[in-house]
Amino acid sequence: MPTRPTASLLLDNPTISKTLDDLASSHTIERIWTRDHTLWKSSPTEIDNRLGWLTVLDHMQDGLTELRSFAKAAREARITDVVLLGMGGSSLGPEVLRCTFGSAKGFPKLWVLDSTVPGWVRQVTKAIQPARTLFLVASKSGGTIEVMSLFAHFWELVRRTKGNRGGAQFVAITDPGTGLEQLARERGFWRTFTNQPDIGGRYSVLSYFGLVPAALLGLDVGKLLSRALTMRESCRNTSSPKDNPGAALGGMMAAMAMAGRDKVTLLTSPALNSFGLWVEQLLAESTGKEGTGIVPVAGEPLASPTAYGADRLFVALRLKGDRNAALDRSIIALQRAGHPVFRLNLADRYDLGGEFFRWEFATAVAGHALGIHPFDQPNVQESKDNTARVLKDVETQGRFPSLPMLTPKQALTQLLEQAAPNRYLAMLAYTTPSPQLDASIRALRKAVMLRHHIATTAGYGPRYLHSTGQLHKGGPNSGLFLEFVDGMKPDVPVPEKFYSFGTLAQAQAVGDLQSLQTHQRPAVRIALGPNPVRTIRSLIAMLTPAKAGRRKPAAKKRPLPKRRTHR
Ligand SMILES: O=P(O)(O)OC[C@H]1O[C@](O)(CO)[C@@H](O)[C@@H]1O
Repeated sequence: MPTRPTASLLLDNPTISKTLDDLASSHTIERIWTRDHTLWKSSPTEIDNRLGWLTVLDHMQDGLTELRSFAKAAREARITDVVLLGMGGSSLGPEVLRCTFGSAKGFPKLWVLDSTVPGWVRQVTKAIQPARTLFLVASKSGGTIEVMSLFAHFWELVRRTKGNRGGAQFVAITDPGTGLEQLARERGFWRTFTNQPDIGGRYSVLSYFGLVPAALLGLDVGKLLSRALTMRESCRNTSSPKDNPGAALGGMMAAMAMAGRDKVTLLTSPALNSFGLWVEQLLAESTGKEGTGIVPVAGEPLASPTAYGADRLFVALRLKGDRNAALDRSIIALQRAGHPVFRLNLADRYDLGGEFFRWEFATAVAGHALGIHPFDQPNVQESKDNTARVLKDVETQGRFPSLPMLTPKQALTQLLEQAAPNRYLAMLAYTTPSPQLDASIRALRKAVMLRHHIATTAGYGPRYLHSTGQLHKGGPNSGLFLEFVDGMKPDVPVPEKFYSFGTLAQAQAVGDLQSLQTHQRPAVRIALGPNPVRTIRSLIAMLTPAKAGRRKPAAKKRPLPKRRTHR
């Protein structure tokens, strides 16, 4: 069943109606489909070679048999695990598919590794059986430092493993003519999926970058594509932007952002929680530039309406049949309190295929309405250059640049003194995820929301550098940045490089901090110490009013029904 937007009164709001009318009079929808680059900028640079996502579905449909037989061959080769090495657009779509669907019975387990933090690299390395693992090296440019470092590590691991099949255990997904394509040839990779080159990373989930991992997970790729095709057809509707699901969402997000509600806050059914990871990159990297942009807020714990400021637009993705009680309660409470909530209903998980296309189209529309170029990422390079400079310093001087040493509490206090309406706090964690750490970060977000009424975001580094990093530096100057960095011990070497994974991750953290500070963005760094969870809990305690001395509430006669938390 196709995904349909819920008819929403929100679209009749005068601010949004006005933007939708403007979109109609500038023929935005028609001009996207005729690939008119002047819709965004007068120069076609990085626009006319970035619109392949409009047609890639057709090519992928033609390639369905090939994808299915590849997945079948992987099963026949008794592959138990697939490790995807990629960043940003090459990893976040697959991560959403992995989290949403998991592996079908009899299909390999998928690991998405998009980190240089040694603890994370070690975790995946230990979890797999190297001789029975397939490595997907995914990179559009074919030269991203994280991906190539991870490749070097796993190549060496396989080489040292008894019974390995060498290059036959590696598969590349890349653009034609890249260094990775050549490497795959030289090292005898099992195969290379050469992607259509006119698709930017964050628009590539419905190309080989998303669909090869989807096939390996055992998803019904044909079904995923058919939902996307249905949505694409709906996004061709030129009668009125209101009746075009992509244009309606894009126009609404842009109109609200221009009216001060620039924090697009995703509320999702539990099974769709990870979708926010992909939306974050799409919205942030596409719109966060020239001092403007939409700030995606994903994975924030649900809170009472008073915790939210007047800078929010809520978009709720509701999956039929999921555990929706908490989500539904929140939607009602937010609407009653006068917050704008736009609802999207998914009939089943395969409707995600449609959502991918809807949000891509919406982002292109929002880019036009905001007057920016949605297909470039002008500020991402800065952090990469800073990282390279820090690495060079480490190589020549043997040490990192010295940074102010504040205690965690001092750093957070200094940062939150600048909390004000319309600001957001971004937590950037260079560490290894764990359920406990995720829970403590969520709790810290909630404490900040309740105490300061500002939006909060959280991302793991270096993953976020290829996602929200562009917006942090190029978007509105409303972020407060809290970097958490772990000790990176024990470290893992990067074969044939002077730097280790730990050095690279540190250099990325330092490099991004410097970029943020160059852009006059308030940014502090906290050493997580030997017990990251405890460090974060100490920050939560600092923000939470002490309970000591309070009288115990009288015992209730009947226990309240258990509430499920959202994320
Ligand atoms: O697929 P690649 O070329 O390795 O790039 C990974 C990511 O890095 C960026 O180019 C910049 O962060 C993203 O747009 C992209 O998705």
